Amino acid sequence: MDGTATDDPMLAVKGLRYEIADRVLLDGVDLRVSAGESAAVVGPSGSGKSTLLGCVLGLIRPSAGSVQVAGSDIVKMRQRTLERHRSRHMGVVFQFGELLPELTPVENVALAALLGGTGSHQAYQRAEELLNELAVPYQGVPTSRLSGGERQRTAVARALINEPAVLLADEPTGALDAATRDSVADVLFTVPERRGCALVVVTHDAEVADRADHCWELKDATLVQRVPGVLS
Ligand SMILES: Nc1ncnc2c1ncn2[C@@H]1O[C@H](COP(=O)(O)OP(=O)(O)OP(=O)(O)O)[C@@H](O)[C@H]1O
Repeated sequence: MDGTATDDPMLAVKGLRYEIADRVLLDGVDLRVSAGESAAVVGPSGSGKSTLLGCVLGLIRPSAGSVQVAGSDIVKMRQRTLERHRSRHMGVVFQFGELLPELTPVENVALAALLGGTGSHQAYQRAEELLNELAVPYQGVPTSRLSGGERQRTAVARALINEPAVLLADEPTGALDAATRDSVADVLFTVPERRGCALVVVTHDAEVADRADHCWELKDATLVQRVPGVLS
């Protein structure tokens, strides 16, 4: 892929509704992110940002609406099909990396490829290439010995190894200091252009949100487009 933004909606969320405990968290949420494009989702704590990501990942089933990922609606999928679609087309980075601390970075990254059905030699080779590209040193030591920024770059490598159409990140820089946050954000926001995927970042950090092509605020259960630089 040449990484240029196109009109292909790698991710197309339409009319999403989700309620829990008598509270409507998502009500008619629409979100389209094309190949090569990034979107940030901001909003107050408890507004439903992680719930929205959970719906996009197919971990939470909405009560209405559709979530098209790489052309297929995951809401209608049976569990096994959904799991296969998720591992083939989606990558995810969480706030604390969620890596296996006793495994090396190479093993953590290769594992995602092995679970996706890639052969061992190719999985390890690809893991090393990605980690080199994302400047993760010490690839042969337990991941627990890496710095916070190195761990998050390892988490990005793991999310990318199966060449996802959609990369999701939930507070990927929330546990990092400002300098490390910037280096992880540098890596993250070059991904759509380089790899032609769609990136969605949920964040509380205005500086991170402002780097996205489009920024949305989750407010009163809907997404409202936000002007850059005015995060309240
Ligand atoms: N199983 C549940 N039962 C009741 N309420 C729930 C349940 N799961 C989530 N909630 C509520 O839904 C709301 C939205 O949660 P969510 O984690 O999506 O918000 P968020 O915007 O990601 O918050 P934060 O920025 O703090 O991570 C919260 O008020 C949460 O307490």
